[in-house]
Order: sequence, then C-alpha cells, then structure tokens
Amino acid sequence: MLQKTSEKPRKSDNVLVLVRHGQSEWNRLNMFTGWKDVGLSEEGEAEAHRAGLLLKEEGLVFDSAFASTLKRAHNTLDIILGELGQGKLPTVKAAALNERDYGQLVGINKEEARKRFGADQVHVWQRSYDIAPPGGESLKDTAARVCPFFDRWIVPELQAGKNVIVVAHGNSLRSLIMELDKLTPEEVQDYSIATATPVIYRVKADGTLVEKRNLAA
Ligand SMILES: O=C(O)[C@H](O)COP(=O)(O)O
Repeated sequence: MLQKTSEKPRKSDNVLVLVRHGQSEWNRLNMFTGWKDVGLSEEGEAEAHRAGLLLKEEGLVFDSAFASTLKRAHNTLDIILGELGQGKLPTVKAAALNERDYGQLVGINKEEARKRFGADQVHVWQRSYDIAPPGGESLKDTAARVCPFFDRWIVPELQAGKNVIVVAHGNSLRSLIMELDKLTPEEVQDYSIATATPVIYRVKADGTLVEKRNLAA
C-alpha cells in the first residue's frame, strides 16, 4: 500500500483519482444496491459529465483507467473519459472493485429498512468496519478484495509515473481510502463519499502520497 509523506506536492507528481459513480437509479429511489447491476439515473449521467469537466479544468490526462464490472461505475468512467477527449483509453473492469455486497438488504428502501430493523442497526450495517449485513460483506470483507487488487494492479502503474483514474463505489472506495488515509475503524464510520465527486491524490515518483483533495462542483 502507498505511504504518505509531508513533502510539498510538485507539478511533476502524477495523480491517482478516485471517483464514486454518478447517482444510480436505485440511489435515486434510496434502495440498497450492492452487487445489483443498475444503471445511472439521468441526474447520475449529468453528474458524471460534470466530474469529467472538473477533471478537464484541472488539465488532467490519464494513462490508465479502472472501473468495477458494474455498469453504473464503468458508464461513469466512459462519460468522464469522453469529456476529457480520452474515449479511446483502454479501461480495466475488475469485479474486485465492485460495491460491497449488501446481502439481504439489496432491493430494500433504506427508510423502510430503518423502520424494519431499527435505525441504529441499519447504521451499523452501513458504516461499521467489521459487521456485515445479513448474507453480505462488511467493509473489512470488501477491503480484503479491493486492497490486494489495488496493490497488485494499480500501485505499479503509479510507481511507473502514470496518472490513474479509478471509478468504483461508495463502500469499495471507502475501504481503499481507509487504507490510504490510515483511518481507524472509528474514523471510517463517519467517512462517506458523494457521487461523482473526484478525490485526487498526488503521488511522487517513489510512490508516496503527497496531497489529497476533493474536487467538489
Ligand atoms: O450499495 C448501495 O446501496 C450504495 O451504493 C451505497 O450504500 P450506502 O451509502 O448506504 O452504504
């Protein structure tokens, strides 16, 4: 995993950009989604275009692109790359980056789940580190597939000086950012990621992280 340094960022640093997909149809309906492969809503497509324009304003050009195998993520990536004029960049789709499996909660409206199981219990399932929803994955389980994939396939790209974009999901990215930012299980409970809001890490040639920024519209 990449380490952090307190050195100042430099223009020559390369970047790792992490983006949660734009609003999906089931985000719009406030339903637990997990591995269900639902598409982007109209608003989600618009958000993805806005994220692409924000990255364009930053002057970013990517050398490598990764997304999950779920269409809300790789469609968001396609829209972003289109805005950047990089629609031909080959992209890697990996199931290891898929959203956390929400098990028996999938397809249930989140408000309805709070009424049925209690708000505190649902919050524990949504945000705790090592407690899984029934039949699903905890954040720890999710990290156990996301982080090894990141180390195996993405870190070498960054260490080779490439600019990398990764489009994935609220919880698969939380598990990765927990590792990158060295968040404790308590800290990660309060950490959530907005849809289509790029998180930019600057990465030095030796692979250390120098700066993290959120690109809010
Ligand atoms: O799978 C889902 O329902 C969402 O993508 C993430 O849900 P959460 O923000 O409730 O964890």
